[in-house]
Amino acid sequence: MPTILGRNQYGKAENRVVRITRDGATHHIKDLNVSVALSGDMEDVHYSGSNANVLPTDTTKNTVFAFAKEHGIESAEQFGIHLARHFVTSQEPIHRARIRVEEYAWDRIATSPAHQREHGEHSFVRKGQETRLTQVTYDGERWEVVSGLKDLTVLNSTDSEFHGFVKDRYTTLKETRDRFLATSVAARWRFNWTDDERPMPDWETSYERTKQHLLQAFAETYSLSLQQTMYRMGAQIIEHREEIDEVRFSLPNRHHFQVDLEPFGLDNESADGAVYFAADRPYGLIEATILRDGCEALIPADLTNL
Ligand SMILES: O=c1[nH]c(=O)c2[nH]c(=O)[nH]c2[nH]1
Repeated sequence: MPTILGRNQYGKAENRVVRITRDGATHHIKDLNVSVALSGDMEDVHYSGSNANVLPTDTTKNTVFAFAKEHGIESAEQFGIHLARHFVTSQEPIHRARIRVEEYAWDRIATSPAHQREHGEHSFVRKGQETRLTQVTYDGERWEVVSGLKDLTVLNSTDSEFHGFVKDRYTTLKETRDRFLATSVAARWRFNWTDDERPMPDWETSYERTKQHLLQAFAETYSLSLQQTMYRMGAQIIEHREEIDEVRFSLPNRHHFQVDLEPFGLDNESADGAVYFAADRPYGLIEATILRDGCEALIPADLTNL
């Protein structure tokens, strides 16, 4: 044979697994991206196509989700060690398992003490936060300042429902009274400061407060749709920041699906300790401009133009 098989490995990459533990109304989150790579006696599958030694990559994916449910996620290291040991010790042909884990860290969104008492704590903002943006235009007379942010990732692990929607022959989505609501916020807001005669807003304070209003509205809105939450985020900014007349949002609905672990004899129905699959695409994309009454919409509808 003129060729031989060199080093090889296989498995399911980037399993996006999220586990929520409920401590009363206070939720704790573990959010991992787990990649499995196995190697061992895999000559046959490459040379002849015999799958006799091949544990399907699909099974490695299921194992990641089932282990998250059954054993929990104490740390990325502990989870990786547990998985690697399982693959090597349970499958004779597999001699080596490499588990890579990326862990995404989340901070809690601070809500008011009253909201905390009534609703607990289940709102998070991803660490390693947003990119702040601005666009300044000047024609010698008038200024237009549009600022904003992108990649501000937020998540509510409850207090979100979605039901009562239109159903046609292609609708399969089930109504839900308790779901995750997660999005990566892209927003632009337009300042009403346009001429040098008027004092400029304090840009730094304005940014921090605007972001705070946006986060607080996300955390404190009991959501019946992402559209409703988005509107509240915009309205809270307009209501509290007199220097801003217009806010435009582009919000991907980052779907989290409760994984069906029934085939492995695991009950993943109850919300406590539930394991979710964080889907990356396709995603719902919810966009709108929220305006001060009587003002004109000037931010381009396509945010990527900015
Ligand atoms: O908040 C939502 N808004 C929608 O318009 C929608 N559509 C969908 O399938 N899920 C959701 N969720």
